[in-house]
Amino acid sequence: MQGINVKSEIGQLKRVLLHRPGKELLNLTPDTLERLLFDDIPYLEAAQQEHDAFAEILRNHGVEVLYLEDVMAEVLDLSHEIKEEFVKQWINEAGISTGLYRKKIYDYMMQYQDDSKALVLKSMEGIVLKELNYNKNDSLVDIMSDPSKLVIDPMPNLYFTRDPFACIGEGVSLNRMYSVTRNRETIYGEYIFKYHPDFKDRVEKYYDRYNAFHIEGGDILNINDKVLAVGISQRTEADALEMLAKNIFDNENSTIETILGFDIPNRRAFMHLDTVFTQIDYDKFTVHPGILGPLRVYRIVKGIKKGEINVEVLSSDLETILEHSLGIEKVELIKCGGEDMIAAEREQWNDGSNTLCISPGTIVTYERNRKTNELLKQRGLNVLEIPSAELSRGRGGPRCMSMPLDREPVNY
Ligand SMILES: NC(=[NH2+])NCCC[C@H](N)C(=O)O
Repeated sequence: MQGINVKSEIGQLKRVLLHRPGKELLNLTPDTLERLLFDDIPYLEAAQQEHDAFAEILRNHGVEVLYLEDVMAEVLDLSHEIKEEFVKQWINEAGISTGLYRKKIYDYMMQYQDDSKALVLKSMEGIVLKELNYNKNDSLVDIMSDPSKLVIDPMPNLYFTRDPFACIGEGVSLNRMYSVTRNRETIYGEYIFKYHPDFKDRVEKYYDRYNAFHIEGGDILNINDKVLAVGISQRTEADALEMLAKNIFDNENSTIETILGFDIPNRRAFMHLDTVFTQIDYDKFTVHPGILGPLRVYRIVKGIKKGEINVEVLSSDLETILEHSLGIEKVELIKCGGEDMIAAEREQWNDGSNTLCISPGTIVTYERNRKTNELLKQRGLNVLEIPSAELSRGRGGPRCMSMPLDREPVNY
């Protein structure tokens, strides 16, 4: 089956989208780290090895691994017009406004026109002034510029494929992202859903990157075919969630009846719902103890008329809300770091509660979060650990680094 089919967080993962970290990481410098949302500069070769180990574990567990760069190259291979359209749009979205530079960059990119994958990778890497053919004598700007200035920024966060678009049932939320740097990443999703034969006309679009409010995939959790959980966070605005809810409820093909809005503190450490909360088994979740106090949950359902919603603040505790949503008697929340608050904060910072579930009870985690991994093993989970010294410098874990496209249905 092509298209998208994701109606839980835990059903056997069949197909997933990753991006292997590439040369975009080599264009990170201390001065650009903050703007580009990194906390340190990863050592590229080691990050790639770690990422390859991640992909290998997935393949060994029956998951088909697709890479964003390959899927996008297939789109560009469809026609020369699409390639031209993409390069022009990419230049615009990078903020290049002078005619001279648009032309130079266009010509520079088109040298890769016979190798679509190279073109895609270059678009991810960014461009430094000295790569371009420029003549210092005919431009004041050029004469004043440092040859190693970034003319087009890299997109170093692309290996977090969870965020630019998110699968919801058989549809997708093509996100408008919170930051300028990450918002550029959603161009790949736009082209894939518009042109790629495996997705085009098969996937409902519940949100669009041209909408005004921001929302990111790390905040979107498929609890089951009837319930969706969405974080209201640093990255996802309540307005965006309202719009998404209306679009989902008004769509005949969607089976979702309830959306739970999780209002989590607006902090970089928490960033997305999936940095503090993920489902790992039929009845088990990991949670960062730091959110349990301030968490507020809203229940959103369809209103009486089309385009209307009803919202209610829930007063029960998280376990009860989840038990009710899943229709099961007992839910277990496993705290990242256990009762040790220092371990909890340290391991949450390195994505201890950002687990990717590949089938009920089988999860991928970062090896470095020893305390949380130990607790998960004690609770009977099958924990597959991946090396993470370099990947974790981008502040995202196994869930952030993956976008499931297809999962087996789950039977409770
Ligand atoms: N789903 C996630 N938690 N993704 C983490 C993304 C990390 C990335 N550096 C950012 O700030 O956007």
